[in-house]
Amino acid sequence: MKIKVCGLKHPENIEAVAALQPDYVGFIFYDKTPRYAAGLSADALQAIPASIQKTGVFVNESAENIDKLIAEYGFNAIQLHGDESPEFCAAFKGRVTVIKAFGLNEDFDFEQLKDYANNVDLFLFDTKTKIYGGSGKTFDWTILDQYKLDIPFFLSGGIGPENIAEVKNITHPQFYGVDLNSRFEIEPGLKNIEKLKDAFNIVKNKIQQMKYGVNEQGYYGDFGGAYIPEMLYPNVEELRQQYLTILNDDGFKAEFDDLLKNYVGRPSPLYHAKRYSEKYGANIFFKREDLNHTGSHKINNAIGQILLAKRLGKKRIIAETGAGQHGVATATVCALMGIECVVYMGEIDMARQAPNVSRMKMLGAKVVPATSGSKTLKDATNEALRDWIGNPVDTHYIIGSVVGPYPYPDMVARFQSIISAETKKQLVEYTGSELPQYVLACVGGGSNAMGMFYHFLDDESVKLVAVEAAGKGVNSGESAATTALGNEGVLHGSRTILMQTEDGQVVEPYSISAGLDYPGIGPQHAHLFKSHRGEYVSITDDEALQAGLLCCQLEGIIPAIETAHALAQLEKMKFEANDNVVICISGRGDKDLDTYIKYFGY
Ligand SMILES: O=C(O)c1ccccc1NCC(=O)[C@H](O)[C@H](O)COP(=O)(O)O
Repeated sequence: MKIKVCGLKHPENIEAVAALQPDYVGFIFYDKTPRYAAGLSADALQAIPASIQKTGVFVNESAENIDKLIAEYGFNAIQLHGDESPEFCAAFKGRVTVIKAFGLNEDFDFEQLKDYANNVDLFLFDTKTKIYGGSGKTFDWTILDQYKLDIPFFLSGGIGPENIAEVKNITHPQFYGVDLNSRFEIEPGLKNIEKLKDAFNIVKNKIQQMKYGVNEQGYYGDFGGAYIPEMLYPNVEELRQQYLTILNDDGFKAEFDDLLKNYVGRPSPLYHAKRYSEKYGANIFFKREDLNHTGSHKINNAIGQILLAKRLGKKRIIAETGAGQHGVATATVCALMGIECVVYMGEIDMARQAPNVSRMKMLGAKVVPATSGSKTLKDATNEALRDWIGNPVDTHYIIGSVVGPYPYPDMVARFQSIISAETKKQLVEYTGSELPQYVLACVGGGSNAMGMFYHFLDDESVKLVAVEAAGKGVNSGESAATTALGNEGVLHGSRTILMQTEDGQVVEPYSISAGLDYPGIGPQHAHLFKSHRGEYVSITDDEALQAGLLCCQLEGIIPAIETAHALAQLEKMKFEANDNVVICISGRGDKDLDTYIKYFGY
């Protein structure tokens, strides 16, 4: 779908709009509009790349003047927005792209367009009003069904941030593009670049480029992509095509924000841990995801994906879970929405996390044990993928981490990015700056870490520390320290770093913490590791459990054992007195009480 931005007149604004790479930009030469571009220096159009069609917009202007302005500004297209005849249009055809505009209402006679068919390149269908254009009003787009000619058309009139996503539902074969004008303005003729940027992302399904973010092909540097069996292609492709449009939809955003606030209890506090700060000689802050409804960060993603699944018309949800937190979060939101839920969980994890299994069952989910391999998270993931292949039409697979084929890693990271978005604002209140010196989080697949890192990725002064599980020791043969032990390969649909044998067989991971017991990391983490943007370290079971106990005793918080890995890393770091350090307290430790109790012999 092409994009035309119309009604520009300020040089700096023209440059900023051109940087968004629309397909057409329009300059209006009509003295009755506040967008009149008279006096605009032709130099202001010099910087516009040749790929963008520079369009002069005229209302019943003389042919001589139009020719003069074409020569002066180097227009490659003209838009005739008045009552110009087919013959008038014909005089320009072949020299420039001729766009003939018409104002439409329910009485519009499409027959009249036949006379123009050979004399124009494009039509532009605007809203019929008393003025000639820039009304900010929409017309009933179903009228377009009456248009049967084969000249492509721009849709125009009142397209704004709140209805831009709807244009993607227009299936008319000649629908060529959208024309954006007054609904994207700060004042007439001055465009709001941020609003336009969002609209471009929706229309082009574009990824907002972040240095460490995903590219259009679904890769983070060397990692990512979608390595999936052919049978999964339709499911993943549907998601790829739809996810950004849905995520950017105002209605979706409002529903997501409302549930995060009123159901999950967000924003989660950023707590200044004073006794930790004293102990470690820096300002230590805990981002309290453990206080979310269901006790971890996982609910952020579960809500996002279920809302998305509903918009995709899915009736059944499947998920995999390791520690049970993602399973509980998914079962919870399915109960809330009245949707069928099946959770796959490794048999060993089911035993380690029995209370969470009971919770899921109480919430109405079916918990299916994965009995192959190590009977842990990776095996549960395999089972879930198998289910999805068998049920492509009605089922949405909610992956709980930033793993899996594109677009999952990006989609999950976006849902979890609320963690760092809030942290930035909260830090300002404590420290006057939104940037800390360090951000720490544990990494299994890496979703709490990616949410915690997300809005700091481009602020390179912020050191990102990702803590993996070393299990019984990195070289003990019982570990999940992926970056220390792994290398590049494909796991669960994406190219990443994973623990594997020389023959490419996945090495069974081990960690006392079910949520970190995963043989790979998400592709974005692999990229952060390889590019040295993040420091990836590992912590043993013993170190984590001791750190968990310390957190209970110093701050009165029983952390999940996953989280305790991140806390344990503090012991190994040296801080300056004024350093601000944020740790993601990804989950609460109730589910791990048995493990803690057995280890410490209470
Ligand atoms: O925008 C104007 O002020 C204008 C005035 C006279 C003729 C054309 C004009 N605009 C050209 C366009 O193509 C507009 O983008 C179109 O009318 C839609 O505008 P809006 O309803 O503001 O989205």
